[in-house]
Amino acid sequence: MTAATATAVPRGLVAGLTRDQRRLLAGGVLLGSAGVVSTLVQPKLVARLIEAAGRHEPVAALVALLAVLFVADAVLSATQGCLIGRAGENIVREARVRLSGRVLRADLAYLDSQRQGDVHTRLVGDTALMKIALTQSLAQILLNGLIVVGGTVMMALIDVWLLLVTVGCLGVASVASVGVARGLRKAALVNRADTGEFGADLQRVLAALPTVKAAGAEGREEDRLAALADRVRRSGNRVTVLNALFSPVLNVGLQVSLAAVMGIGMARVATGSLGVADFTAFTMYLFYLVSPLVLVFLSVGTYQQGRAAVQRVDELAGIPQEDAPPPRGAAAPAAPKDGDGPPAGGAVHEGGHPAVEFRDVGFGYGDRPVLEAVSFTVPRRGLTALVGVSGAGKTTVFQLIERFYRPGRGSVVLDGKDIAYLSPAEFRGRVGYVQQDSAAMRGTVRENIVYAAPDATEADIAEAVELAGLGDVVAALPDGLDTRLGDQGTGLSGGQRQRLCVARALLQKPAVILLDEATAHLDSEAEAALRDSLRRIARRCAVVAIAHRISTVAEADRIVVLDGGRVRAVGTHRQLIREDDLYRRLAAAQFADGARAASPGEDVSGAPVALPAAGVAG
Ligand SMILES: Nc1ncnc2c1ncn2[C@@H]1O[C@H](COP(=O)(O)OP(=O)(O)OP(=O)(O)O)[C@@H](O)[C@H]1O
Repeated sequence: MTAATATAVPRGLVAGLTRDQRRLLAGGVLLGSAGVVSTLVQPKLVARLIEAAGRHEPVAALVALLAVLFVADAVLSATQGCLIGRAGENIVREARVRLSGRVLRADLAYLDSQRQGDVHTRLVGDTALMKIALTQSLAQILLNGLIVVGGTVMMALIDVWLLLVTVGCLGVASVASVGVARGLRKAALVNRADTGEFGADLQRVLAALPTVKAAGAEGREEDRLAALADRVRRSGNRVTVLNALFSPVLNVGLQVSLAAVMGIGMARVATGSLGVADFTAFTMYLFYLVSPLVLVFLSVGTYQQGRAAVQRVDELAGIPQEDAPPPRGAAAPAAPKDGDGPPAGGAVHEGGHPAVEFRDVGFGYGDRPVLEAVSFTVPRRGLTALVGVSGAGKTTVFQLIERFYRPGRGSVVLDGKDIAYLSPAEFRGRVGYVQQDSAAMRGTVRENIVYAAPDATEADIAEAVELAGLGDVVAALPDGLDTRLGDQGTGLSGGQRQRLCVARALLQKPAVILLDEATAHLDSEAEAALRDSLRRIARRCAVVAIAHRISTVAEADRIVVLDGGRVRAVGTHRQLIREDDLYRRLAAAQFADGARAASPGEDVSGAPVALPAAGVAG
């Protein structure tokens, strides 16, 4: 994800979410500050206690006050931790919900260019890091910084010379620690990137596990993952070493400071220039100071890492959305051309508009043109087929109808409306899409079928199941519609999964159904059954089918032949067999593939032999 793309869209999701939690954060900081005051008062009270004891005065009240301060300190610290922690959880929850929503509504063309693993890391890992940076680290820096500053002031009030000795010793150690902390931050970033690489590669392998096994590539993949795991270990080791060095470096500083303070301090106590009580208080401040000092340095490191995470989260929040308004300078919605002549194939558009119309559409993935000047219409009823050699652009046509991508030129018009100017909700509900790689999901058969129409009635579900030719399959499943399927619908055959997706699309009661190779995995008998169903479905709505099987195509009311991203011919099977070379060749190849026996009584030479009547009134 580049910074350039992120600047083109709203920024600052994280800052906004942090502002929303300002009450909890301010409450936490306030309580924490009260805790700091209580901490800083303690050594002074101890000094008073020593003085009072030396003068044989009663000390019970002072001891009680000290005890109250200790408890108050603990309670305040715990409460501020809870408040800050809660604010952090709220921020991360909101960030994840909003990012999930933006990723789900993201522009597919843009998302295609992103690594899925990276999007996942930003949504899961970076949001967690960001939470720590924005809440715990900042609070630690602030509160521990207050203790360090306050403690230093108190020490200065007791004895400036002793403070200078302390600062000298601790200063050297601090500078060394800062160096270690910097190295630690860099090493941690490298380690994070390495871990991300390992995760992304693991995700890639898991998604293609059957292919890996079929190719006997387990060993190679294992070696590749092992090499990545080695990289993680190397950078992890560096983090461990620097981490292990960090505290000892400061500890050496503390020990040297203590030794110096003890030596000089005791000498001054012996000469009477420093009281025992003050000396004890000073030593206490020194002890109180070290741990906050370490925490400030550590928190600065974590905060720096977290800032990188905040930036990555903000970039993901800026991912372009598909329902963004059309780009500036885009043509205004084109008025439907009522004057359009009757569409090829003799279909009639009830209500005046075709179900789908491509007007001079040009499109490419990136700079590579795929469709050029494509124009055709799909009537409101009947079966329209898209044929062409592999790579001709058939699936791309469907993806433009779903507006997964936007055409670079021309317009895609649904029921008279240019979909560029509609919201996804306005047109997606009217289009049912059965993809080439059937998109079944983990869950029950029922959940899969009602996915696009969650409120469907049992009667509707039963009808869709029957129409899709899935009735016998469901009846044979152990728990019928409630049978659970695995990832990508494992538990059903390829053909059954395709019919499941057909049932899902039907249940949506769409105006247009797009079927991409819906019969590819079916045997001749199942294909014939689905063809019958399609005929019935095509009486209610527009069915557009991409099919390599001539048997499916032959009965279509119109066939659009695509060649190299252009519409080469439009007509019925009989017309095209007579008039179009490419179609004739495609049909001949089909027959040569052994479909001859299953073909619907068609002589490839062009003489139709009792072709079944089209199942639609076009
Ligand atoms: N997401 C994508 N990014 C880049 N190029 C793509 C993408 N999807 C498809 N293409 C390219 O666009 C061209 C048309 O692809 P498309 O899937 O539309 O063809 P098709 O006619 O449906 O092919 P098939 O019959 O093999 O499914 C092909 O050359 C393909 O490589």
